[in-house]
Amino acid sequence: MTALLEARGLRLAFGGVKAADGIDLAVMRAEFLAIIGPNGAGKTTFINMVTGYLRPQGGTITYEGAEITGRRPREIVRRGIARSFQLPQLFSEHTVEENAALAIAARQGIWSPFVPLLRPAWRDEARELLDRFGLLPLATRRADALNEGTRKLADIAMAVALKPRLLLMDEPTSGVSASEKMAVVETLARVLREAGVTAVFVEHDMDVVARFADRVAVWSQGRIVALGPPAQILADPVVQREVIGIERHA
Ligand SMILES: Nc1ncnc2c1ncn2[C@@H]1O[C@H](COP(=O)(O)OP(=O)(O)OP(=O)(O)O)[C@@H](O)[C@H]1O
Repeated sequence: MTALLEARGLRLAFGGVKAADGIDLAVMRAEFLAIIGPNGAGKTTFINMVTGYLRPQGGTITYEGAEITGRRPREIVRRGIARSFQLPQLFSEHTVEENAALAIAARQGIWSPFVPLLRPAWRDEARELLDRFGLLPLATRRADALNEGTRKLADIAMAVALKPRLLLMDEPTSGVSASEKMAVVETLARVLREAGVTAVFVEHDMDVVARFADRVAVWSQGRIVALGPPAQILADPVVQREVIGIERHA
């Protein structure tokens, strides 16, 4: 495996708070890498820096061999990096199919929600995409009528519509009920593996991490304090005490 994304020495402080304090991380092609750590550790800040929403004050980000540090979000999307947010970004008054079509239009450089929504080519691609996520039966449902699990999947389908080679997901299971969670992640993992998408995801549920991550990076106070396979990292007493213990009570 070769590195798809490489962060070197990333630094970013907000006033006195070091949200990134020398982040070094290589994400390998085709891996699923989980980011865990207590609230405020800097996990979202890392995603924001990679996707161009925040500019690091120091360090470099290299993707597919090219430096992308400080590039704007749209350029980063064009290069093949997409993201999903902690809260789904769907247009609530549009149907699932229309949301997917909007994402496909966005990939083609059309970013307005006011464009004619269902050009046949977009609709066909939208329906094919939704089918991969098992969402076709809900295609004509309004996004605000979905339950949290399907809303999350629809939101991630929109990111996948951008045809990324790297997808960063901020808490893909947050808000999803315990009974739905594993099915949601299984669908997600299947679609991403079939499409050959490398995934980095922030996750607070250690069962999800244990089952789906190839490697786990542990964040604490703007630093990566441990990195390795889930079996090793989740069994580490320091991680258990300082990360998992905190998360259980968060
Ligand atoms: N735009 C901002 N302005 C000021 N401070 C910020 C900003 N973004 C993040 N921070 C601070 O930087 C630190 C890291 O925040 P970040 O959201 O990256 O943590 P996190 O690990 O994702 O936390 P959580 O698990 O709660 O989402 C926190 O102390 C946060 O308050």
